[in-house]
Amino acid sequence: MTSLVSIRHLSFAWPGQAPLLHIPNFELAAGESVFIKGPSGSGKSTLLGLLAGIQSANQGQLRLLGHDLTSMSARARDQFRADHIGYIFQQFNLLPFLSVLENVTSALIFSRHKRRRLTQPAEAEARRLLGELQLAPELWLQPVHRLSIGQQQRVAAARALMGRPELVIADEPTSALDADNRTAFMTLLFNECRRQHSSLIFVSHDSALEPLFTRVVSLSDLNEASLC
Ligand SMILES: Nc1ncnc2c1ncn2[C@@H]1O[C@H](COP(=O)(O)OP(=O)(O)OP(=O)(O)O)[C@@H](O)[C@H]1O
Repeated sequence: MTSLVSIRHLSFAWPGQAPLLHIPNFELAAGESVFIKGPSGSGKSTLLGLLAGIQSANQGQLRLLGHDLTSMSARARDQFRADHIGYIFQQFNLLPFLSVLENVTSALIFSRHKRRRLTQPAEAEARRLLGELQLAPELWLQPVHRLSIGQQQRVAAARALMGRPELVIADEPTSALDADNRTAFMTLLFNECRRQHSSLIFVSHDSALEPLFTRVVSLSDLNEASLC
């Protein structure tokens, strides 16, 4: 199976802070769905940021889909992320005054690669994903700041899935949903990832979700920074 993530002796510290992550060795295969858990502040979001190339490691090697992110410039990492990753941020990072549809199609602006992977016009694909994620059609032309947090979470998921990225990264995407909506959201996210052949890396404190994933990883088992 193709390697999705390959990490060797990866170290990271935020400027002026003690080492946060030192991961000697970590491998994920393409097609896996991975649940990453760990205490608050242990570095889960930071690890996702490194995997997406938002931050860069201080030392070591991080290969994603066969590309070495640690040897890329910040600009090359931004392009790589735009082309190959769909990211559901903890705070969504939606554009508040743009409509729901504009936010979802914005995933394509910086990526010819994602535009080419569409099998129908961008707006039709955005409508399909929003429908799959059960967001009411009367909301689709509304500016996102008028939506509830749970509705915004689904917009963020639809944006992340646009253009069939090889990897979807989700940082606590169900934290604002009630139990019924959470189950529906997870079912739809898994169905879409399967349909699109997207691997999924998912951070959450909600241990009830663990059985859905092909692999559960505890960050403290990977990370030797606290031992340094
Ligand atoms: N942009 C940043 N600049 C400086 N320090 C940061 C930044 N982001 C996170 N940190 C620090 O890195 C540490 C790990 O934070 P991170 O958000 O990665 O943890 P987490 O495990 O995802 O936490 P949570 O479960 O609460 O979301 C914290 O001490 C935090 O203060």
